Amino acid sequence: MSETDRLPARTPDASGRAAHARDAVDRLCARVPDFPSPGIMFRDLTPVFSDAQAFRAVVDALADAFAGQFDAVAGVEARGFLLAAAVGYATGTGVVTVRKAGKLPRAVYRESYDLEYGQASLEIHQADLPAGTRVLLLDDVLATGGTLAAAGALLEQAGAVVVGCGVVLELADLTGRAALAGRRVHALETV
Ligand SMILES: O=P(O)(O)OC[C@H]1O[C@H](OP(=O)(O)OP(=O)(O)O)[C@H](O)[C@@H]1O
Ligand SMILES: Nc1ncnc2[nH]cnc12
Repeated sequence: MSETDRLPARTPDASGRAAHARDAVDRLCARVPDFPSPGIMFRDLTPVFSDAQAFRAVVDALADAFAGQFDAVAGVEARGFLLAAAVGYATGTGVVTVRKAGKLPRAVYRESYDLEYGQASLEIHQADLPAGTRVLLLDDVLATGGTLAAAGALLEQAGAVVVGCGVVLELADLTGRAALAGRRVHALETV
Protein backbone atom coordinates (compact mmCIF):
# COMPACT_ATOMS: atom_id res chain seq x y z
CA MET A 1 0.00 0.00 0.00
CA SER A 2 1.44 3.36 -0.98
CA GLU A 3 1.46 6.46 1.21
CA THR A 4 -1.27 7.97 -0.99
CA ASP A 5 -3.50 4.93 -0.49
CA ARG A 6 -3.18 5.03 3.29
CA LEU A 7 -3.89 8.75 3.72
CA PRO A 8 -7.41 9.84 2.75
CA ALA A 9 -7.47 12.52 0.06
CA ARG A 10 -7.97 16.03 1.40
CA THR A 11 -11.18 17.62 0.10
CA PRO A 12 -9.93 20.60 -1.96
CA ASP A 13 -12.13 23.47 -0.73
CA ALA A 14 -13.05 24.65 2.77
CA SER A 15 -16.82 24.42 2.32
CA GLY A 16 -16.44 20.84 1.05
CA ARG A 17 -14.29 20.01 4.07
CA ALA A 18 -16.90 21.51 6.43
CA ALA A 19 -19.67 19.47 4.80
CA HIS A 20 -17.53 16.34 4.95
CA ALA A 21 -16.87 16.92 8.65
CA ARG A 22 -20.57 17.45 9.43
CA ASP A 23 -21.52 14.29 7.54
CA ALA A 24 -18.87 12.32 9.40
CA VAL A 25 -20.13 13.52 12.78
CA ASP A 26 -23.75 12.74 11.87
CA ARG A 27 -22.81 9.27 10.69
CA LEU A 28 -20.34 8.23 13.39
CA CYS A 29 -21.08 10.03 16.67
CA ALA A 30 -22.52 7.50 19.13
CA ARG A 31 -25.39 8.38 21.48
CA VAL A 32 -24.99 6.63 24.83
CA PRO A 33 -27.99 6.90 27.19
CA ASP A 34 -27.43 7.24 30.95
CA PHE A 35 -23.67 7.83 30.75
CA PRO A 36 -21.92 8.82 32.96
CA SER A 37 -25.04 9.16 35.10
CA PRO A 38 -28.78 8.49 34.72
CA GLY A 39 -30.60 10.94 32.46
CA ILE A 40 -27.54 12.05 30.48
CA MET A 41 -27.40 11.33 26.74
CA PHE A 42 -23.66 11.16 26.18
CA ARG A 43 -22.39 12.01 22.69
CA ASP A 44 -19.32 9.87 22.09
CA LEU A 45 -17.09 11.20 19.31
CA THR A 46 -14.40 8.53 19.59
CA PRO A 47 -15.71 6.73 16.47
CA VAL A 48 -15.15 9.99 14.56
CA PHE A 49 -11.56 10.10 15.77
CA SER A 50 -10.86 6.46 14.94
CA ASP A 51 -12.06 6.79 11.33
CA ALA A 52 -9.17 8.16 9.24
CA GLN A 53 -11.30 10.14 6.78
CA ALA A 54 -13.56 11.52 9.48
CA PHE A 55 -10.68 12.54 11.72
CA ARG A 56 -8.93 14.32 8.90
CA ALA A 57 -12.18 16.05 7.96
CA VAL A 58 -12.86 17.42 11.44
CA VAL A 59 -9.25 18.52 11.97
CA ASP A 60 -9.17 20.29 8.60
CA ALA A 61 -12.55 21.94 9.19
CA LEU A 62 -11.50 23.27 12.60
CA ALA A 63 -8.25 24.63 11.16
CA ASP A 64 -10.11 26.19 8.21
CA ALA A 65 -12.56 28.02 10.47
CA PHE A 66 -9.76 30.01 12.11
CA ALA A 67 -7.13 29.94 9.34
CA GLY A 68 -4.34 32.47 9.82
CA GLN A 69 -5.79 33.76 13.09
CA PHE A 70 -3.81 31.82 15.71
CA ASP A 71 -0.23 31.17 16.83
CA ALA A 72 -0.99 28.25 19.16
CA VAL A 73 -3.77 25.74 19.76
CA ALA A 74 -5.03 24.85 23.23
CA GLY A 75 -6.82 21.57 23.87
CA VAL A 76 -8.89 20.65 26.92
CA GLU A 77 -8.20 17.28 28.55
CA ALA A 78 -8.95 14.76 27.37
CA ARG A 79 -10.46 14.67 23.87
CA GLY A 80 -9.51 18.28 23.15
CA PHE A 81 -5.87 17.14 23.27
CA LEU A 82 -6.40 14.98 20.18
CA LEU A 83 -7.87 17.85 18.21
CA ALA A 84 -5.33 20.44 19.36
CA ALA A 85 -2.37 18.19 18.60
CA ALA A 86 -3.64 17.44 15.10
CA VAL A 87 -4.56 21.05 14.27
CA GLY A 88 -1.26 22.27 15.71
CA TYR A 89 0.67 19.80 13.56
CA ALA A 90 -1.38 20.55 10.44
CA THR A 91 -0.95 24.31 10.80
CA GLY A 92 2.60 24.43 12.15
CA THR A 93 1.58 25.93 15.49
CA GLY A 94 2.35 24.94 19.07
CA VAL A 95 0.00 23.10 21.41
CA VAL A 96 -1.04 24.08 24.93
CA THR A 97 -2.56 21.56 27.32
CA VAL A 98 -5.42 22.67 29.58
CA ARG A 99 -5.41 19.89 32.14
CA LYS A 100 -7.62 18.47 34.83
CA ALA A 101 -6.41 19.63 38.25
CA GLY A 102 -3.29 18.14 39.80
CA LYS A 103 -1.50 16.99 36.65
CA LEU A 104 0.81 19.89 35.76
CA PRO A 105 4.17 20.04 37.55
CA ARG A 106 4.96 23.78 37.59
CA ALA A 107 3.08 26.83 38.85
CA VAL A 108 -0.50 26.84 37.56
CA TYR A 109 -3.63 28.93 37.32
CA ARG A 110 -6.79 27.02 38.29
CA GLU A 111 -10.51 27.45 37.53
CA SER A 112 -13.40 25.36 38.87
CA TYR A 113 -16.65 24.94 36.97
CA ASP A 114 -19.90 22.97 36.70
CA LEU A 115 -20.59 20.32 34.07
CA GLU A 116 -23.83 18.67 32.91
CA TYR A 117 -22.84 15.80 35.20
CA GLY A 118 -20.78 17.19 38.06
CA GLN A 119 -17.98 19.61 38.83
CA ALA A 120 -14.34 19.81 37.81
CA SER A 121 -11.26 22.03 37.89
CA LEU A 122 -8.87 22.83 35.09
CA GLU A 123 -5.32 24.11 35.25
CA ILE A 124 -2.80 25.67 32.92
CA HIS A 125 0.89 26.38 33.42
CA GLN A 126 1.43 30.03 34.22
CA ALA A 127 4.53 30.40 32.08
CA ASP A 128 4.15 28.38 28.88
CA LEU A 129 3.05 31.16 26.51
CA PRO A 130 4.62 34.48 25.48
CA ALA A 131 2.23 37.33 26.39
CA GLY A 132 -0.16 38.16 23.57
CA THR A 133 -0.02 34.74 21.91
CA ARG A 134 -3.15 34.27 19.78
CA VAL A 135 -4.66 30.98 20.91
CA LEU A 136 -7.37 28.85 19.32
CA LEU A 137 -9.15 26.83 22.02
CA LEU A 138 -10.47 23.40 21.00
CA ASP A 139 -12.61 20.70 22.57
CA ASP A 140 -14.80 17.89 21.29
CA VAL A 141 -18.19 18.88 22.74
CA LEU A 142 -19.79 22.16 23.80
CA ALA A 143 -22.52 21.35 26.33
CA THR A 144 -23.10 23.85 29.18
CA GLY A 145 -19.99 25.78 28.19
CA GLY A 146 -18.47 25.57 31.66
CA THR A 147 -15.36 23.79 30.41
CA LEU A 148 -14.53 26.21 27.62
CA ALA A 149 -15.40 29.24 29.76
CA ALA A 150 -12.94 28.04 32.41
CA ALA A 151 -10.28 27.16 29.82
CA GLY A 152 -10.63 30.57 28.14
CA ALA A 153 -10.32 32.36 31.47
CA LEU A 154 -7.17 30.38 32.26
CA LEU A 155 -5.56 31.20 28.92
CA GLU A 156 -6.23 34.88 29.49
CA GLN A 157 -4.76 34.71 33.00
CA ALA A 158 -1.66 33.23 31.35
CA GLY A 159 -1.45 36.24 29.03
CA ALA A 160 -2.91 34.73 25.86
CA VAL A 161 -5.45 36.27 23.50
CA VAL A 162 -8.23 33.73 22.87
CA VAL A 163 -9.22 34.19 19.22
CA GLY A 164 -12.04 31.68 19.38
CA CYS A 165 -13.37 28.32 20.48
CA GLY A 166 -13.78 25.42 18.08
CA VAL A 167 -15.76 22.29 18.83
CA VAL A 168 -16.79 19.28 16.82
CA LEU A 169 -20.29 19.06 18.31
CA GLU A 170 -22.51 21.59 20.08
CA LEU A 171 -25.46 20.45 22.19
CA ALA A 172 -27.75 23.40 21.62
CA ASP A 173 -30.26 22.58 24.38
CA LEU A 174 -27.56 23.12 26.99
CA THR A 175 -27.01 26.73 25.82
CA GLY A 176 -23.24 26.66 26.12
CA ARG A 177 -22.87 29.72 23.90
CA ALA A 178 -24.42 31.83 26.64
CA ALA A 179 -21.55 30.88 28.94
CA LEU A 180 -19.14 31.95 26.21
CA ALA A 181 -20.69 35.34 25.47
CA GLY A 182 -18.16 37.62 23.82
CA ARG A 183 -16.18 34.74 22.37
CA ARG A 184 -16.27 33.53 18.81
CA VAL A 185 -17.56 29.95 18.86
CA HIS A 186 -17.47 27.65 15.84
CA ALA A 187 -19.16 24.24 15.97
CA LEU A 188 -18.75 21.81 13.09
CA GLU A 189 -22.16 20.30 13.88
CA THR A 190 -25.00 21.29 16.20
CA VAL A 191 -27.72 19.01 17.55
O1 LIG B 1 -19.68 22.31 27.97
P1 LIG B 1 -19.51 21.50 29.22
O2 LIG B 1 -20.81 21.26 29.94
O3 LIG B 1 -18.47 22.07 30.11
O4 LIG B 1 -19.05 20.05 28.79
C1 LIG B 1 -18.10 19.77 27.79
C2 LIG B 1 -16.99 18.93 28.32
O5 LIG B 1 -17.48 17.67 28.81
C3 LIG B 1 -16.70 16.62 28.29
O6 LIG B 1 -15.56 16.36 29.02
P2 LIG B 1 -15.56 15.78 30.52
O7 LIG B 1 -15.52 16.91 31.48
O8 LIG B 1 -16.65 14.79 30.66
O9 LIG B 1 -14.13 15.13 30.67
P3 LIG B 1 -13.32 13.99 29.95
O10 LIG B 1 -12.73 14.65 28.73
O11 LIG B 1 -12.29 13.64 30.95
O12 LIG B 1 -14.25 12.88 29.60
C4 LIG B 1 -16.28 17.15 26.92
O13 LIG B 1 -15.15 16.46 26.42
C5 LIG B 1 -16.02 18.60 27.19
O14 LIG B 1 -14.68 18.83 27.64
N1 LIG C 1 -23.96 14.93 26.82
C1 LIG C 1 -22.64 15.02 26.68
N2 LIG C 1 -21.99 14.25 25.79
C2 LIG C 1 -20.65 14.34 25.65
N3 LIG C 1 -19.91 15.19 26.36
C3 LIG C 1 -20.52 15.98 27.24
N4 LIG C 1 -20.04 16.92 28.07
C4 LIG C 1 -21.07 17.40 28.77
N5 LIG C 1 -22.21 16.83 28.43
C5 LIG C 1 -21.89 15.93 27.45
